[in-house]
Amino acid sequence: MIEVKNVVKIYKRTKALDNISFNIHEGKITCILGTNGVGKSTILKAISGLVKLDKGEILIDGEAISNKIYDKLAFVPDIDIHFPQLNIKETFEFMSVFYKHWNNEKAYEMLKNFNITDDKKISNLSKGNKARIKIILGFAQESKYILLDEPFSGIDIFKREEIIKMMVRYMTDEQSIVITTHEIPEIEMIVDDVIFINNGKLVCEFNAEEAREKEGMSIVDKMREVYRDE
Ligand SMILES: Nc1ncnc2c1ncn2[C@@H]1O[C@H](COP(=O)(O)OP(=O)(O)OP(=O)(O)O)[C@@H](O)[C@H]1O
Repeated sequence: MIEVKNVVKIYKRTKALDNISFNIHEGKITCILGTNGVGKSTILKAISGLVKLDKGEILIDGEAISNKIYDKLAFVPDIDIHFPQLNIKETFEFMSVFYKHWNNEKAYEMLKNFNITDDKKISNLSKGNKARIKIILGFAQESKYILLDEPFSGIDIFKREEIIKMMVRYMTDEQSIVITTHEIPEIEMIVDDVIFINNGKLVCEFNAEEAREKEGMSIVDKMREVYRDE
């Protein structure tokens, strides 16, 4: 489990996270949602240990973030992946040196499923193919927690659906996926837990299936209801 406890993050004058607390459960797909600039990326960076907290703590399976637990986390940021001059084969080779649990077989299997060859240079890939490669880089690290920041940003509906299918296919029971996205209808059917944030604060958390069955509400319906009052 990931425990986010009373976390505050201030960038110069902006309070990006304002005393926020929630838990991410094992074996679940958790979606962190909110409008632009409410702190979604900052939360993922905080969980990955990439930003220093001003207050509060984050525990990964009961332990504070340290070099020891980095292997448990794979963070896929919303920016272009590194080393644009490398081709895919070289990128995978780099990853295998850098990440101790890197699964090259899985990386190539996913690449084959995406119908991409490993000789393509990263800088020459289309947005959709870059997004596909980023998903492979996240999943082939074999981390327990996979954090995906806006993985569908700027890509077409077909590639979004394909990536979602691939995520479900390659996620194991022991893994958890935490995802931020604005493409809610596409992920509606795969998400377990939903966390809404606004101005760095938690405004609502719920189970997507329960909301559907008990309240007859989709995630988008809930979002409209919650944010209308904010
Ligand atoms: N490095 C930074 N320096 C200063 N302010 C920052 C920095 N990173 C983020 N912020 C500010 O912190 C707030 C939260 O940003 P964050 O990127 O976490 O939001 P977000 O919900 O992911 O937004 P979006 O959906 O637009 O990607 C915003 O007001 C943003 O401008």
